[in-house]
Amino acid sequence: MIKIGILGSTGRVGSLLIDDLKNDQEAKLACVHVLDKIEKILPQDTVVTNDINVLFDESDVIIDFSSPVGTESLLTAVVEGGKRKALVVATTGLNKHQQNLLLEASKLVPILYATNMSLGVAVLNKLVTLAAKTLKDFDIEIVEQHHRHKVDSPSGTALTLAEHAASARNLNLDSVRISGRDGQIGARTKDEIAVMALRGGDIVGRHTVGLYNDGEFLELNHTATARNTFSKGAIKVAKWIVTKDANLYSINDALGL
Ligand SMILES: NC(=O)C1=CN([C@@H]2O[C@H](COP(=O)(O)OP(=O)(O)OC[C@H]3O[C@@H](n4cnc5c(N)ncnc54)[C@H](OP(=O)(O)O)[C@@H]3O)[C@@H](O)[C@H]2O)C=CC1
Ligand SMILES: O=C(O)C1=N[C@H](C(=O)O)C[C@H](O)C1
Repeated sequence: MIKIGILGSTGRVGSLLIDDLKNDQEAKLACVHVLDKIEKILPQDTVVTNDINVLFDESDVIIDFSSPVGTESLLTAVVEGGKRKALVVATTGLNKHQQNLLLEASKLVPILYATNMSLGVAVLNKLVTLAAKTLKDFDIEIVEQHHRHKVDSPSGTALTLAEHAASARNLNLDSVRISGRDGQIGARTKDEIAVMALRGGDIVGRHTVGLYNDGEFLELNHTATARNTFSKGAIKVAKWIVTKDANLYSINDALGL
């Protein structure tokens, strides 16, 4: 049995990981990291800890749905603490320092980083590359919608989609991305890519990439209707990465896309 550890075990997705692992034939919940306390009933032999080192020691692979600071502590344990276990990092909103730490850690352990653990979004990224390349005169605009509790904006998925669109057109996303329009801002420029965020209610996750031209437009949409799409996706890729060598892997590597 593959021993899985969870960082962010009391969270919306972390709790679902615990449920999903209860019925898994190949992997079991070995350890949960909790900041304070956990209300959920756990399998009897699960180790509960607030020590990141114990999380590493008790797990073959760690799945992280926490916060950027949580992810940073995980990666620091690899880079500075000598910990050597496979990681599945799903946390979004990482800053430049945390992204660099991710790269550094991936030279030492296998890491799969994906801003979205669904198969549908993995395919959407490929469709966006194709559409952005082929429909080269079309304006690209991205809208994402999430529940009222989401703290980072725009979503990691929307940024990844925007990266695919920009790189398909040989553009640097940092130079062309805009995140709002208000006032006398002038007409749209050719290369700009807007990434807009809506927040409300219990929306699990909805991403629309629109490509607009005179006389026609194409909108590519993915909607997650259940949050366990992400927990199940993360468990699937955790089983895949546990035997791999140190490197930074994408979800496409794991899904063979
Ligand atoms: N890649 C993907 O497919 C998906 C990614 N996500 C991302 O995953 C992350 C978590 O999402 P969600 O479950 O909704 O968030 P929640 O806020 O519900 O859960 C966050 C969890 O992380 C814990 N946590 C927060 N800070 C730290 C820290 N410094 N160290 C250790 N643990 C910490 C929280 O503990 P406590 O409750 O005690 O504060 C909680 O258990 C977000 O970044 C989100 O964007 C979400 C869905 C899908
Ligand atoms: O916070 C969430 O809920 C989600 N976050 C991820 C993101 O930022 O893209 C993935 C998913 O859309 C849900």
